[in-house]
Amino acid sequence: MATKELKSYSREEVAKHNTDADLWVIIDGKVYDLTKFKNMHPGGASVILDDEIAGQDATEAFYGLHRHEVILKPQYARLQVGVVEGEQSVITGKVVGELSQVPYAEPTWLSDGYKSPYYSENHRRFQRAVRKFIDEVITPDAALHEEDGKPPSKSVIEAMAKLGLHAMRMGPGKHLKGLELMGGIVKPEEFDYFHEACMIITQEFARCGKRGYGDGLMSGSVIGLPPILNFASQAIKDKVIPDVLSGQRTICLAISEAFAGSDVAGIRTTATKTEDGKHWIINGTKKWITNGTFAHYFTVGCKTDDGFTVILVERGEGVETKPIKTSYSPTAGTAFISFENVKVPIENTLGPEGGGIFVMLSNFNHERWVMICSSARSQRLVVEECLKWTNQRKAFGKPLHSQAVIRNKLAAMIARVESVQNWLENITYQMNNMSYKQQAAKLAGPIGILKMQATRSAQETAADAVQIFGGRGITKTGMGEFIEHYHRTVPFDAILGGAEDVLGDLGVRQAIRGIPKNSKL
Ligand code: HEM
Repeated sequence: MATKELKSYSREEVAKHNTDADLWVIIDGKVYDLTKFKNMHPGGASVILDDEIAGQDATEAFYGLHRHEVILKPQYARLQVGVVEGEQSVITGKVVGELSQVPYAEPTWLSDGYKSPYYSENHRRFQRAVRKFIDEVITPDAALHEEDGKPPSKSVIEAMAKLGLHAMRMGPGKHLKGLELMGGIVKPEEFDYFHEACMIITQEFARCGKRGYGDGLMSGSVIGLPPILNFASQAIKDKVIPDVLSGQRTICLAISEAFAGSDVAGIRTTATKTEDGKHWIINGTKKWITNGTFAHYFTVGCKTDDGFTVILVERGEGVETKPIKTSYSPTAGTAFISFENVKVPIENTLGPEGGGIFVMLSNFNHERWVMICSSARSQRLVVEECLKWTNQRKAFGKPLHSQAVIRNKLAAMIARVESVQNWLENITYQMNNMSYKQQAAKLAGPIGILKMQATRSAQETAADAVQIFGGRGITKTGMGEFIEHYHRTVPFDAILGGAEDVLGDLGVRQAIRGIPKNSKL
């Protein structure tokens, strides 16, 4: 119902409707008739019948207990019967496609009045288009499927394909040639790492705050497709790449096993050649494979006579996938996979036989960097939630942030997220200006250490946020829903792409190798 069609009431008139049989309240300049609703109200009828609420302005009480989205739901919005004479509603909540005005809710480059050396006008136009698409198309689908556990809707995957989003998530490169990206906003040759994951695509995706869905949204292809792009024969490329980038089929990376995680040398899935040398026969199991339950293609790490080899397997006879229950939604399609005498043409070998480590290593930096981008943006969402909550929630008669201990936690959260984002932007700038070989030599270490730092920060921030939200930080619905979700799913970021200690160690070992021999104290 449009506000202009509604009747105006003075506050005195509203105050007369303060009984069990006739119960009105004012919330943000709007008048609601809660007479019938009070008996269905999840918080009970008595709280609304309270003398300070019935017939009164309940704005402060309402926002201390409900998210703004509640009042926007059609079934509740229709309880509005009028507006308060001469008053305007001022609370907007999240506006689709718009930037948040809450301090630190956006990275500096998107915050009013701040400058950045890294972003062009084209990045800004691109960001606006991506945000609008995500707010309008992805966020509602994310809320639905994080809950029901089904894979992201086909219509969403196809809408992403139309804008070239699946292709752009692979980073800059030849695979973008000839594509219209985001309706033509960016030309394939201009597309850089700032457009891609770091600041725009991945960070905008992370804002929807649904971790399982985020992974369900073909994140398996972000790690499973690069070995095809870089190491497959032309015939395989011609078949698989269009399938995946058009969103018609899904690929995932199948390396980790119950027997071995980071230690790829310890894996037990075997690939042996048939006598005529024309096929591989694959046997073994894989575990924790993102998108595995619904994938059509599997980029599989196998033990072969020459060592470790990566092979493309298509779903078919002998391939079985089963869902694994994890702490996030089944929408991610996390799978246990078994391969039983799966026959695959030898042409499906990706890279040299026995050269699988090189195939895997070639994508590690990009994969970890994408994860840092996502983690940094999710932490920022937590900062925004905490700033809003401490501003609208009263304790001991004052907003929560009037307590120094709360402000101290907020300061630590802000410092952590800004540090991660700033190092990340620096690394992204280096990536844009280094050849692939230079990136491998110079950035594997910093990316490893930054990923360690990002996910440690994330876990500290998640724990602080739960303290700030109290019971609501462990409740799946209501005010703390994002905090509960984040706190429950944050360990994923700390494990995927390499455990924190392993990555930190990798960075330091790379640094130690770089210390000049003549450098002494
Ligand atoms: C249009 C008016 C209102 C609507 C549509 C509404 C709706 C809801 C809903 C859907 C919930 C479930 C929690 C959530 O999902 O956020 C809830 C909880 C609650 N509501 Fe309301 N409510 C309204 C007004 C009020 C008012 C005026 C009060 C006054 C104090 C109130 C007090 C509560 C309380 C105490 C809870 C339980 C909160 C919790 O468990 O954390 N509600 N309400």
